Amino acid sequence: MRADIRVESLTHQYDEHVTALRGISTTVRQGERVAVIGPNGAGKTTLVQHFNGLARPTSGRVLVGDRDTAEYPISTLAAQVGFVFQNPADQLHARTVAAEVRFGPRNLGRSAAEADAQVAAALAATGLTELADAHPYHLAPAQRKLVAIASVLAMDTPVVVLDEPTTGQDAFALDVLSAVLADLAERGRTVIATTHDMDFCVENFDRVLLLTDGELVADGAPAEVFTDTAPHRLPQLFRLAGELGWDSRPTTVDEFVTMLE
Ligand SMILES: Nc1ncnc2c1ncn2[C@@H]1O[C@H](COP(=O)(O)OP(=O)(O)OP(=O)(O)O)[C@@H](O)[C@H]1O
Repeated sequence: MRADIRVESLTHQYDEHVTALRGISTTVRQGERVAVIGPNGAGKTTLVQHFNGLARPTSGRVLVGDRDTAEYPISTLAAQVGFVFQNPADQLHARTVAAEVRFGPRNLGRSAAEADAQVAAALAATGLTELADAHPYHLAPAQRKLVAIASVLAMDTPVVVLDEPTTGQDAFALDVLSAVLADLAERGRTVIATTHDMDFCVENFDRVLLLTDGELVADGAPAEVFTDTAPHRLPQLFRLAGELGWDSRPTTVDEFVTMLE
């Protein structure tokens, strides 16, 4: 099923003093890879929490496919939109890695055999197969984050949202994460991630939404959003290309090397 996400004039007010989103409108089409960036408190987490009902509009609408999220519980929306929390402690609850990863597919009504296959695939994709019997809380923080990612992958949702997936990750886990995102894209899944890591952003995403103070101030390809006059830090590859006087902007190291030759 296609699960385009349509955001229409979305406003979110936490209380009378805090308006986190101010009239956001945008559409994310099935299969897109979208990064949401912006300064602390810009509203990134609040925006993506609307995609599976973790946050509800104060005004405006969010539709996933033909469903208005305001009319469905999180349990229904979760079958369409998997959500990896910024802090694994908000998500993990089981006593073993395998049980944790199995919870999602079983909860969605998959058979035991289907769930077993999805757990095996998710553990393999995140490099956790050997740790299937470990307790999630005995793992290193980077591995715990991978467990949180695996438990969403196992649900095999058309859309996967990751809130700050690079925070606290080591180089190995970042490579695993990039491979997971590439595989999701190859299988036509939508991938949306909030991030402060501009290098991760250009290397893994085709489209960037820039939020500032609850407003969507830029929406385009990385080369359009990361201009030399942009207020945020530029990705290293873009800075290097700029210093070399190049007009185009490589988004991966491979592209950079090819352009050097
Ligand atoms: N549960 C809450 N109650 C009240 N205000 C909140 C709550 N959650 C977030 N806010 C406020 O809403 C605004 C947007 O927060 P949000 O976490 O969405 O921003 P963000 O861009 O994800 O920030 P960060 O990069 O720091 O994670 C901020 O002013 C924040 O303090």
